[in-house]
Amino acid sequence: MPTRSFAVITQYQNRNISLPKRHTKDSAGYDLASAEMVTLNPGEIHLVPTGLKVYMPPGEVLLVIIRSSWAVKKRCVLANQVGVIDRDYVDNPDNEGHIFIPIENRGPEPVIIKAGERIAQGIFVKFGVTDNDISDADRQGGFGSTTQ
Ligand SMILES: O=c1ccn([C@H]2C[C@H](O)[C@@H](COP(=O)(O)OP(=O)(O)OP(=O)(O)O)O2)c(=O)[nH]1
Ligand SMILES: [Mg+2]
Repeated sequence: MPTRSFAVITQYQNRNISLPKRHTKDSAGYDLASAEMVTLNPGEIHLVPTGLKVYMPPGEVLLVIIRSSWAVKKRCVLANQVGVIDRDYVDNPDNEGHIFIPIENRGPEPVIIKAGERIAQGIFVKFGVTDNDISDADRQGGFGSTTQ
């Protein structure tokens, strides 16, 4: 398994998906683009597909945050404020670990997201666990998959 890397999911091979990049040498965020064209009407939330999955070492999480330009110029926010991409999401049997960006149009005008347009950024962050933590279940999917 790769240590820390993005990959294109099977369903989006041959769709010209670029792997996320940091755009300057000290940028924290790997810019995440939409894999498809999406029209977002005012007030609408859309789960934007990226066509990507991500591998991480144990103890890391990828946090997904809106690009400021999209917040300020397009009045778009993430419906969950910050997306949490768990390490065990990758290659899950439900959707292979496809990363979605739940974007919401908070402005008065429709917003068009073009395929390949960078709307959010992913930041790798280390996290801690409590003493005697015994969580050992495997993840089956995302967006409520662990809800009983
Ligand atoms: O913006 C997001 C947020 C989450 N996810 C995927 C990756 C993450 O590992 C999984 C679960 O996310 P989270 O734990 O935030 O949601 P949940 O409602 O607790 O679902 P689950 O029960 O599947 O953990 O969904 C995304 O693709 N984009
Ligand atoms: Mg969860």
